[in-house]
Amino acid sequence: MLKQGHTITVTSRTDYSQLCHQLGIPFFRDALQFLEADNDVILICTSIISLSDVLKSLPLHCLNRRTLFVDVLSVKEHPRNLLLQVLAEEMDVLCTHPMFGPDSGKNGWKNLAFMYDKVRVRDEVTCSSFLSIFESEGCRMMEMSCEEHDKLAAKSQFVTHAIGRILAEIDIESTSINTKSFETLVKLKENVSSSSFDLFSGLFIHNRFAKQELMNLEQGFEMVKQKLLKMNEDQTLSKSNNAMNGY
Ligand SMILES: O=C(O)C(=O)C[C@]1(C(=O)O)C=C[C@@H](O)C=C1
Repeated sequence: MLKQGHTITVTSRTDYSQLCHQLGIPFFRDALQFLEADNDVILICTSIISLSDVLKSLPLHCLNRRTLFVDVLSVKEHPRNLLLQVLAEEMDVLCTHPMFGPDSGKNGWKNLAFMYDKVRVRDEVTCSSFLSIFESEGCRMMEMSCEEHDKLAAKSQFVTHAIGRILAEIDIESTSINTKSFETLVKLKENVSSSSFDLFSGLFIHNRFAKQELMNLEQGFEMVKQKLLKMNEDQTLSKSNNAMNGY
């Protein structure tokens, strides 16, 4: 954002004044001072499960100009509902989900998906100027509703994290005879384990479609298990029949 020439101001519960100083960005310990800094856009970067508390802690009623609020959480209906609930009617709301993070986006954002939903946008100029930050980096811009995002993300991101967490529970480790597919699983386990449990629990708790996917996973596991056990039983049975018939 800085490289593209945008002016940034920051606030956080954690003291990032040193880092911001190095980047030449003003850092406000005090959220009120931050809100009074005449921002066009306020980009909220919190964990899913802390969003509600963070929003409650901000003196939002002190804002005296139209501002575009943007969130980047991995679930979308939850921040949409909260933002519409806590923000004054004149504030604009853009819900987004960059479908990448520090790991998958470390070599640039080209062709990586960027989902967004213009939930309540009247200042189109500010909104498109914000979206162009990602567009100009080559992101695949995907406009869809928050509901559609949550349905798709439950079937993709949540399932991915759940399988990664299961693999971590059974402690899979790289071996000297890895197949390519197994290497993919080891990488998945490592990626997922390096992300926070807050993210994983947020993907589940605040996406109403995730519960069904958890049940599907359980059902899928049970079906595979039953097929294998049945094959095993059939084999044992045919061996003992053969033995009885003298083969
Ligand atoms: O690439 C990373 O570093 C990530 O953690 C990516 C990841 C994920 O794969 O779940 C994490 C959070 C974002 O919402 C999107 C993607």
